[in-house]
Amino acid sequence: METNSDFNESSQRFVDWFQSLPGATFHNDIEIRDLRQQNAGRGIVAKADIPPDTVLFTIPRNAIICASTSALKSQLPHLFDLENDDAESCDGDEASSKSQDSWTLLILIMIYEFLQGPASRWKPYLDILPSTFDTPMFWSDTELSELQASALIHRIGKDSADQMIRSKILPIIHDHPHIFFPANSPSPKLDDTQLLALAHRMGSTIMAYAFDLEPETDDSASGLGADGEEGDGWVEDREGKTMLGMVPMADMLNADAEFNAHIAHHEDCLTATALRTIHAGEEILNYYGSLSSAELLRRYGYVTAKHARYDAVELAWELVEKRLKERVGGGMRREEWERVTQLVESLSDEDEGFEKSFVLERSSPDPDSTGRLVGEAVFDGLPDELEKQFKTFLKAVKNIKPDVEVVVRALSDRDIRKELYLECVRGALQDQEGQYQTSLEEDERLLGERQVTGRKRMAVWVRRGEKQLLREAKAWVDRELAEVRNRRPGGDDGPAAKRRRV
Ligand SMILES: C[S@@+](CC[C@H](N)C(=O)[O-])C[C@H]1O[C@@H](n2cnc3c(N)ncnc32)[C@H](O)[C@@H]1O
Repeated sequence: METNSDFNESSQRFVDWFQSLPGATFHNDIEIRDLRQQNAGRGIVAKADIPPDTVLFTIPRNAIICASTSALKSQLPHLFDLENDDAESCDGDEASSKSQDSWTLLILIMIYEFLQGPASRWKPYLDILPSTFDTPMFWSDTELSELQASALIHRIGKDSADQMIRSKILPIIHDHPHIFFPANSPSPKLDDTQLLALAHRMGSTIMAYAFDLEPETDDSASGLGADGEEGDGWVEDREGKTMLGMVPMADMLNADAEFNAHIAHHEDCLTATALRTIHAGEEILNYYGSLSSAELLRRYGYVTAKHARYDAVELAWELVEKRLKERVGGGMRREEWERVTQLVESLSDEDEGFEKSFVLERSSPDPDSTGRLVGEAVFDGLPDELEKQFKTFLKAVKNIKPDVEVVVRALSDRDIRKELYLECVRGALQDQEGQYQTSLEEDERLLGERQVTGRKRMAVWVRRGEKQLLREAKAWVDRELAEVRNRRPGGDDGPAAKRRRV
């Protein structure tokens, strides 16, 4: 770890450089602080009370590192070929190319600027960007195993990132050594292993620091978070169509689900504005969006208590199917079940298709206009598509074997079907929870132990949040089951129905 004085000196060099940029502003009552004790790197903190709507800092657009500001564009214009592409540049012009996308171009630009050393006009900024990350892309197998059954493990995307770097980044550098390693280059020529590591470093920096330079939509976070909603690794960003840029100072803000600042995009600059009074000593926080703990960890390498309200968990369809098969009993042969599966796949909605898993999450009100969290996040229902797929599955069973009683009854009566559906989902939720090696209670105990720290703590936090959500979903299913059993005339098999007769 850098010494405190080195760390603070590089922060100061960065602030001095930033303030020297024409058009840049940096409010007197804020400062960059060393928040490494809280595992939060650098952050920006208020030195005095700051009233709402105060402009905290201004970043001129030409200070952004992107396709239209880096010298790489004039060196390799064909890479930034404008034809047949609708990506936008930092100031709204068209840019980019067929073979590259906004991710790969920005990775190439960042590698190029980094290798220029002092010749890059962004040197003081590049010096404070991270060289190591806590995102799961960099975790060992042992560390990853702490995520247990979390679906996050399948969304890390290390292999696809490697493949993208080998096919789109390394060949460009190999073809143009005089550009990436000019004669007067301060950097020794790097071999493929070193270049791969450098490209990973830049890819991960972009994932956690870059801004989407498209005009904002109402529900967008403050622009940071260069990744599609349902991202997988950092290879694709909405099919590479948006223009990404590294925005010095805007990316020195840390973030949380409850925040107090907003980055606005204007024609010639970006500004950070206070959303409410920010008191002296308070950290200035941006917003990365309503991300679950797992997504926050995947993209940014940290978790916070406030983001847990947005936690999500995947329920595997095969677990629901397994419970239904148990209810049908031994009346159907294996080949008949295989035909059911084929039929379900063909019957499933053409647009939505057959889903292998369903995401469960709470309903949560949006933060208010001052960045405060309002109201509670509550689990209030299963995805409609899950029930739809269940019904499609029942129809397929009936089609292959018309006389399976439990299925015939379920298809002829809505409440009987609902009850069967809820019972199967309840069992599946239990099985899903059983796929994690530790219990919710053990995880809670682990989180209470001070020696559980760093990556392990974040993994335990993610898996605990998923189990908690599975429990809330189960409690909701129990309530629904009681209701449906109460409603059924002569319903005699549920605890609620029994209670009613007493
Ligand atoms: C855009 S940067 C913010 C500046 C960063 N702290 C730095 O020192 O360069 C995003 C990174 O900051 C860290 N970060 C942001 N918000 C945080 C928070 N609330 N708690 C801990 N770390 C945070 C994470 O490492 C994240 O990947």
